[in-house]
Amino acid sequence: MGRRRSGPRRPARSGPRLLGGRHAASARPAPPGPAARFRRAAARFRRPRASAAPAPPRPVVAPPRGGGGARMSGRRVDAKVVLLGQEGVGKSSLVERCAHRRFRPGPYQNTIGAAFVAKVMSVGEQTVTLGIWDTAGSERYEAMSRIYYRGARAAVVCYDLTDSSSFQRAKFWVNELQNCEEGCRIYLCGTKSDLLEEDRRKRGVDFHDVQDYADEIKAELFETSSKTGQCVDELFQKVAEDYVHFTAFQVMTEEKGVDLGQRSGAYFYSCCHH
Ligand SMILES: Nc1nc2c(ncn2[C@@H]2O[C@H](COP(=O)(O)OP(=O)(O)OP(=O)(O)O)[C@@H](O)[C@H]2O)c(=O)[nH]1
Repeated sequence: MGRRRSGPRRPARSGPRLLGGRHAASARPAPPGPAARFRRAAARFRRPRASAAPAPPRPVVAPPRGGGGARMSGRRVDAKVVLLGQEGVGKSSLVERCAHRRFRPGPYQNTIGAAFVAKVMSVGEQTVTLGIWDTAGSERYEAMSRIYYRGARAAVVCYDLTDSSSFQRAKFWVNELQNCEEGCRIYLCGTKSDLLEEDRRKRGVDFHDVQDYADEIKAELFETSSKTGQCVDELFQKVAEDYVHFTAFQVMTEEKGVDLGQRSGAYFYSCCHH
């Protein structure tokens, strides 16, 4: 679409403009010579300049650069949180429940790229804004999801409690985070717990197996339902609290002059680093 000019329009001319004054005769343009005619013709076949070309479609949201203290969607974000997991496990529903306190049972729609929500949380006297990135679970977008977990302070790795294959996929994301994003705290989240309330036999992932795994990787474990809201607030509250507590602890130890290089758990320190 062409750009509209702002400001008042000139009145339409009623007839040919008459040049007046002393130089009227000399101001009339001379008929174009062969060189000018060639330039004019060539201009018609010139490619449009880059700036004149139509802008490419925008991604759903621009990937963030930093993990915390960055501005995203016009809001200052303290901690970047990323949701990862197989498609259909309920990541978007979790964000919807957390941010808007609702559940949309309608037809399932894949996330394309990623979606962003800023959630303001209270931790004691403090306010923390979590910048939550909901990634696409489809393996097609795997490379893109990697962009979104960069610099994250926390990752909520989701699996569907009724689907054991989704837990294998969750393990894949945990490995990725452990290898590439040392400073990211991991929260395992078994989703759709309401389906187990309906029928216990639907459970496809054993709670104790996951608990052992969570202990092994030093992760927190939650079983949530976006449909009923079970444990969703608790999950994000824990993310915010950990962010505040570990950041505060780091500030305290830095003030005391502790050599961070001597700590045994690199995971812990980089997690708190701004
Ligand atoms: N019963 C029940 N269904 C859920 C729950 N959470 C999500 N669902 C359903 O599971 C389907 C997938 O949910 P989404 O939130 O779109 O899943 P997703 O992980 O974001 O999927 P991708 O965007 O493809 O990665 C939808 O039909 C949801 O209604 C839940 O807690 N309980």
